[in-house]
Formats: sequence, C-alpha cells, structure tokens
Amino acid sequence: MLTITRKMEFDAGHRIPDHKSQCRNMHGHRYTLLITLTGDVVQQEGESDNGMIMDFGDIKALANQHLVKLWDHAFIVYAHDTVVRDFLDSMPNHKTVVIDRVPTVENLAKIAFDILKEVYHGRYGRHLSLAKVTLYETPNCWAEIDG
Ligand SMILES: Nc1nc2c(c(=O)[nH]1)N=C([C@H](O)[C@H](O)COP(=O)(O)OP(=O)(O)OP(=O)(O)O)CN2
Ligand SMILES: [Zn+2]
Repeated sequence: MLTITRKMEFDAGHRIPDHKSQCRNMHGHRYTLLITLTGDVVQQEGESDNGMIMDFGDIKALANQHLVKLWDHAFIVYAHDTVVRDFLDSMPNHKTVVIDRVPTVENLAKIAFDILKEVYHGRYGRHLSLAKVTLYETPNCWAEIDG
C-alpha cells in the first residue's frame, strides 16, 4: 500500500491524575504527530498536485485547522479532573481543552484519529483516507492507531 506521512509538532500540557508516579503532576510535552494517508495518486497533467496522493501543504493546513492549532499551547485535561479544571477555569482566557478520557498518549492518539479521519476522508472526491496516526509524547514513548 502506498502511503504518505506528514509530521506536525505541538506543545501541550497534561497530567494523568491517578498515575502512580511523576505523571500525576501537571507537565508538558512537545508532541509529534504523524499523519499517514493513503489514496489514489492524482494523474492529471497540469494540476498542482499531479503525481501526489495529497499535497503536504494541504495536509498541514487541514490538520492545523481541525486539531493542531486547537491543542497547541493548550492544557489538555480530563473532564473528571475537577481540581485541575477548577484551577484552569480560574485563569481568564486560559487555553484549555477538556476531553472525556484521561490524556494518555493512547487516548490522545485515538481522539486525533477520530477527528482527522473525518477531515481527510474522501477529500476532493478522491479515494483518500487516513491510514494511521502516530503520536509521540516523548522521543521514547508513542502510540499508533490505524483504521
Ligand atoms: N502507556 C502510557 N504510559 C505512560 C503515559 C502514557 O500516556 N501512556 N504517560 C506518561 C507520562 O505522561 C510521560 O509522558 C512519560 O514519561 P516518562 O515515562 O518519564 O517518559 P520519558 O520518555 O520522558 O522517559 P525516559 O525515562 O526519559 O525515557 C507515563 N506513562
Ligand atoms: Zn506526560
């Protein structure tokens, strides 16, 4: 299967409230997101994206619009983590993203996949689809999810 992958990076804070060790503390990561797409290669002479599954610039613009800009420099908090939610709410205009599950890299990758699959699916009327999302929380720790 032919795929293409676009790498994006963003910074976000989180904590894992019930973690047995350090990750219960509020801290941040520079996340690396790999977006892997599959689809037909465009065969149209004269088109900007001739020879491409999708222009890397267009992949980036859509990922920014629907996910990356929303999470970048946000604190991603579990809805049931009330002590942290109350603290974040006490700061005017704080960029907070509330999610319905603990913000582990597994859960963030799943949320990212579910958002992005709708964004890319069938784009431009082509057989385009999201094949895989890989999310690195640290250079040593990551999650992968495919369709
Ligand atoms: N399965 C998971 N385990 C852990 C997660 C997670 O999301 N899924 N998250 C954390 C922490 O939030 C943190 O991101 C990982 O910290 P750490 O284990 O210290 O990772 P490092 O790469 O920084 O560790 P090194 O020892 O420096 O390699 C914990 N577990
Ligand atoms: Zn962490």
